[in-house]
Amino acid sequence: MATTHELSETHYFETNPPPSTLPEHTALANSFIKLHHSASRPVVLLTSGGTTVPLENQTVRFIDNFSAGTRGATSAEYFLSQGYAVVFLHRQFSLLPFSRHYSHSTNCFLDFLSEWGRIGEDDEGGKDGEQAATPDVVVKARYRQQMLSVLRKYRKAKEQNLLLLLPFTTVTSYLFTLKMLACQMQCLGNEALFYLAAAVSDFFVPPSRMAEHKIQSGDIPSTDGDGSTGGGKKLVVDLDPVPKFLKRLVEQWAPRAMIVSFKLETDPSMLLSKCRQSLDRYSHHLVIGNLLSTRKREVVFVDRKGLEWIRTPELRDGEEEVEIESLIVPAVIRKHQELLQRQRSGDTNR
Ligand SMILES: CC(C)(COP(=O)(O)O)[C@@H](O)C(=O)NCCC(=O)N[C@@H](CSSC[C@H](N)C(=O)O)C(=O)O
Repeated sequence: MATTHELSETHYFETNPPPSTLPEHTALANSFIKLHHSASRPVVLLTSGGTTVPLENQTVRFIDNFSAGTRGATSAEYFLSQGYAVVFLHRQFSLLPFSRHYSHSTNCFLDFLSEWGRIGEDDEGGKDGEQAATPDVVVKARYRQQMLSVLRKYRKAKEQNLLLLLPFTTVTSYLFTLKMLACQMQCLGNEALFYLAAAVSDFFVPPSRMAEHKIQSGDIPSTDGDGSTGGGKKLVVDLDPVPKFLKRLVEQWAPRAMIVSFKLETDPSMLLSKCRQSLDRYSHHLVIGNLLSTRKREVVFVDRKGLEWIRTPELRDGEEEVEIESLIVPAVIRKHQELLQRQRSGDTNR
């Protein structure tokens, strides 16, 4: 007998249309996962960015979840550097591994380039004694080492097909694709790792209540629900809860994988209890808690053994900022390797 939760979860997938990208993404994921399974390479499904909740079918307005994609894009680079293949399920147009270093808003790419004319005009120019036949574009000398390092890692990931980029936009496209990927990854058994950093909507507008066209500001339905059009400028949005998919992920979609979820809070007094509540509710392996205001400096690991804070070191003058993901990812990988070791020695506990 299906529980209410399963009905709502099953009902959700039956009543919401799958994304048009699903067939293509399924084929891409299938060959990517087969490639790395045959190479006995661990694969991490890394989700990143915020999901949207459209208010109209022909979407003009939507509710978005906060996430720039920094956590996901940065973590992906560190998983790649540790030998994992990465399925990067990300919000379309959010930050991506490698290119995140030169995004439109920070480190504008063009600031790193100079136009090389005659020698001596620009100390960033080419070799001494040469003169450009025509002005050329060169990377300014002071940026070359850093960019070269990023370029080499980017090229290695591409040439060895270690990074699969799959975009989503809405919460529905995210959930359909997550479910597909989890089922595809079952062949990997416990070599699969789920690192759920995406900011997933908790509420959505069911198709039965979704407007087809742009909601007009003049004819917002009146709040007394009699269907007449009110003259007011209010917009009353009636949302349903998104099914708690994590339980289905743990119990059915990916029963042998290691599953790590992130918990985002803004109130420090709630963080630890919410992390423990999530762990108790879903019985997965690890919850990484973080506060919106300090997410780049500290996170807390909460698992069955207890809790452990991970913090970036205090900066001294002139020191480079430490990316907290350079501490998070190795710690998650250590836990994944410990779990694999335990399972190889016959311990079936999560
Ligand atoms: C989004 C950030 C804070 C990263 O920020 P950027 O670097 O700017 O991208 C990430 O670290 C994070 O907490 N991600 C998880 C946020 C989230 O929505 N977590 C859910 C749990 S997973 S969503 C699953 C669903 N709600 C359920 O309970 O089944 C929550 O807190 O509730």
